[in-house]
Amino acid sequence: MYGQSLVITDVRLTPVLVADPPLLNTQGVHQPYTPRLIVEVVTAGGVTGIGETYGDSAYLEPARSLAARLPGGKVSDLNRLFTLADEVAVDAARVDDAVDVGGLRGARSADKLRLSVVSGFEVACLDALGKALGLPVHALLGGKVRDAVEYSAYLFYKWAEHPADRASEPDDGWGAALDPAGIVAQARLFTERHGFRSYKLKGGVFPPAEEIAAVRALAEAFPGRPLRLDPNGAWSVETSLKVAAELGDVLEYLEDPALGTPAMAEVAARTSVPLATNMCVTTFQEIPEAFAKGAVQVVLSDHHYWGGLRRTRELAAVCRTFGVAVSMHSNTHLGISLAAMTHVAATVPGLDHACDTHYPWQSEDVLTSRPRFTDGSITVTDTPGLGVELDHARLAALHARWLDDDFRALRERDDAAAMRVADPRWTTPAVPRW
Ligand SMILES: O=C([O-])C(=O)C[C@H](O)[C@@H](O)C(=O)[O-]
Ligand SMILES: [Mg+2]
Repeated sequence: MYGQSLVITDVRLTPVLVADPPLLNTQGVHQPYTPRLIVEVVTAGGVTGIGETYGDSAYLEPARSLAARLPGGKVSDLNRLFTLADEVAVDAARVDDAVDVGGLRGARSADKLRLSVVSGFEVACLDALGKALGLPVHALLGGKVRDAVEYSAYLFYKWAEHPADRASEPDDGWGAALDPAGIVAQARLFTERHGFRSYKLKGGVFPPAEEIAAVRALAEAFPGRPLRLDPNGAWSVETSLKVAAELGDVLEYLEDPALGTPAMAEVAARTSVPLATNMCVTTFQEIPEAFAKGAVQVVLSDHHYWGGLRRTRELAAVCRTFGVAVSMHSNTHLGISLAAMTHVAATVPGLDHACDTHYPWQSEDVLTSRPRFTDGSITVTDTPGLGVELDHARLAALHARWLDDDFRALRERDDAAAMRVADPRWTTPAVPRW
């Protein structure tokens, strides 16, 4: 039998809590620490591959079942991995809500939860396989078509610090950003520190007139640079159209201005500003209606919830077929996922928009060395596997935080609950908010 050294002998799952700044969105504010799950897959040949995905309990439970099923198969048997994932039971209560993290990750279903879990395992298997064969992950996906992947600066309204009565890391070094001048100052910091050349503002936080003023201020400060605004579906169709009319001359695209495919289709029919989404098209099942209605011009893939790197390439092929562009969405993530995003993005032809990443907001990581942005881009490595290395001491420290009972409440990301610490009357706003 071929490839005995590729047989999986052990799978280790390590949930961690990672420091996160007080970034505002339409649901509330980021917690001081956010959960992530680190996956290690060990082979008979002594190679360990690493992956990363969401770490809330809803993901941890199926991840544990999947991990128990893997030993005995090979890291090259990725189709087996997906078959096993299909067998993993998902507690119906976990998907009852219909939406995830207040809706920021789109529809929620048992299948999507399984895909979000299996993606972390798929990346770990590809990392192990690449290391065993001496090939970079992009080569396992057919090879890179570019040598660097461009990312955009992900601007957030934010407080200078988390509420005083919460445990959090000391000063995140970014300061507050609560008005147009604060957003421009933040964008300048992003450019100074990482060389980013395009900017996305997370909106849906303040009334649209204030966010329009912030984007105008960015356009004046960075003439000609690609700009995006993403209120996570907080606006009505009419508000979306007003914003599109006011900012149409400077926007590269408007991201999820209104919630759901019918509303997005209505906006798209009445503006020439391209619409992007990581909310109304987050599964293959949602594609036919959205594409038939012309609701979106750019799909922002997230390899976590689309089911990994190979599924991301399948999504890109479907988008190409229908003349819809593809780029990448991001949630809070660590360097393992940044490496995975970079490998897959490097292999997708026609990926013309800079990808989203939260990574510059993360002061902590589980890697021995932090990936660096040059001119806003990450160079695509040819080192075998993902080309990044786990720092076991850092992993243990962030896991110890997860184990600490004082931090138990933070094991589930809940931006509305985090906001209630500062404003006890806060409830998740009804949509459309404006
Ligand atoms: O729509 C998006 O781009 C996101 O949902 C990305 C993140 O979840 C972001 O909104 C956040 O973390 O607050
Ligand atoms: Mg978005």
